[in-house]
Amino acid sequence: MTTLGTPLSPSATRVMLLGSGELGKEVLIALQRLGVETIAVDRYPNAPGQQVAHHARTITMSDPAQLKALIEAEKPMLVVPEIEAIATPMLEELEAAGVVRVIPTARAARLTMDREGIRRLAAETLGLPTSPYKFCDSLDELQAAIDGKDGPAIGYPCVVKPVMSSSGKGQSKIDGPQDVRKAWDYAMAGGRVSHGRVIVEGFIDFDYEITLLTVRAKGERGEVECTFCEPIGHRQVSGDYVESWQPHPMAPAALAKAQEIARAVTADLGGQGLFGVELFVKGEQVWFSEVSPRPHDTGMVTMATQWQNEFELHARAILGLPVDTSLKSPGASAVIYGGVDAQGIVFDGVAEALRIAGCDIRLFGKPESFERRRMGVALVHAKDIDTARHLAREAAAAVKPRAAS
Ligand SMILES: Nc1ncnc2c1ncn2[C@@H]1O[C@H](COP(=O)(O)OP(=O)(O)OP(=O)(O)O)[C@@H](O)[C@H]1O
Ligand SMILES: NCC(=O)N[C@@H]1O[C@H](COP(=O)([O-])[O-])[C@@H](O)[C@H]1O
Ligand SMILES: [Mg+2]
Repeated sequence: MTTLGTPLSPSATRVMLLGSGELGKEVLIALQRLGVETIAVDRYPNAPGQQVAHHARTITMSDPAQLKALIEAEKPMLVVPEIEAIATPMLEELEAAGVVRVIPTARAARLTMDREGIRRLAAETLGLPTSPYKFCDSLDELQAAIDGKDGPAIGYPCVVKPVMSSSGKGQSKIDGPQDVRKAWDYAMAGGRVSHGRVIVEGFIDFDYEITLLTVRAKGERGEVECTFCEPIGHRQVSGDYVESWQPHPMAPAALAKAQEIARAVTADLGGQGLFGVELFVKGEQVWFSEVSPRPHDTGMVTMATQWQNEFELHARAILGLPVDTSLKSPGASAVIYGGVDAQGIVFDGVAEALRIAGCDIRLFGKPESFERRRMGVALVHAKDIDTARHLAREAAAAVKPRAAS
């Protein structure tokens, strides 16, 4: 039985988010609605989630000593990782010592924080289909992996990514020998945590890609059950999501394989919570790409499409509450980028966007804008995904960020 307390009182149920960007902000709002006392942690002050939480803390989350000191001082009941730049071995230590429970588990947080952990688990331990891959620590090793000097060749085209990165940071496609050095240099400059290691993956020529939101939550008899949301289709540019829609139509055989893969990987990671399982699909073939053991950026569309969005599902699942993953309406999301490098920017055109039928807007409140930083998202529900995608793109384009004068 889950008992929830009163925030800011001795009975409070205290939850700490490690990372408080746009995704954490919505998890925090969902937790606030259940009367949970929240602590929002991030690497910079006034991060989106810090603006809606009871408490805001700013530390370097990749520094084990700082992380330990904060968790020991705050004593949260749950620690919820939100970003790929956390000293997860320290979380494992604290969990093993019984200091705190990590969502979904400290091991899952560690394995998914680093592309090597999750890829080896999926491909080598669980035997799931993935792109061919190799890990490299130098430009020479990268070239050797592509050429097959030491095992099967990855070949061209291929994709290079820092082992610790997300949202496409440091990621690039290599089409031929002329791109190899550039891709290596870009990866070295682009990871979330500096780390001289990359993964090189063979390029999968998929028909489409999906995120399968998978929830592990307690059922009526107290055992953890696995439930799926409708597949989310998305389009990525330079490794970063620009639009998503739900439900993405799939051949029944492909959907069954996708669910089987998602069930296997989330069962191994264990614990309770929502996972974003990323899959590539070609005909009836399905490849596992990666998994976030937390809400997924492409899943922001669920704020327009589901009775319980992915953030509410995560909040409920981690607290041991029941979940409902059913769809309310087809819909789509489209990203609003900063467009400018400036602090404290302003947004014109919000009214125009909101005049579009079925449209809603989220502005994340990030204190600083960069040209390609995600600053907001347009959400649309409509009678079908084509209409929703069209209107979401229109709404996102109507919102015009600019430097404050
Ligand atoms: N091996 C591959 N073959 C084809 N496309 C790929 C491959 N790897 C990545 N991509 C493309 O790049 C996108 C981003 O890759 P990936 O999810 O690994 O990066 P990421 O930085 O973890 O992004 P995010 O944090 O947004 O999930 C994928 O969604 C896909 O569109
Ligand atoms: N694909 C992962 C993802 O979307 N993560 C989301 O982006 C934030 C960082 O944004 P920032 O880089 O603009 O600070 C993270 O805190 C998380 O909410
Ligand atoms: Mg991804």
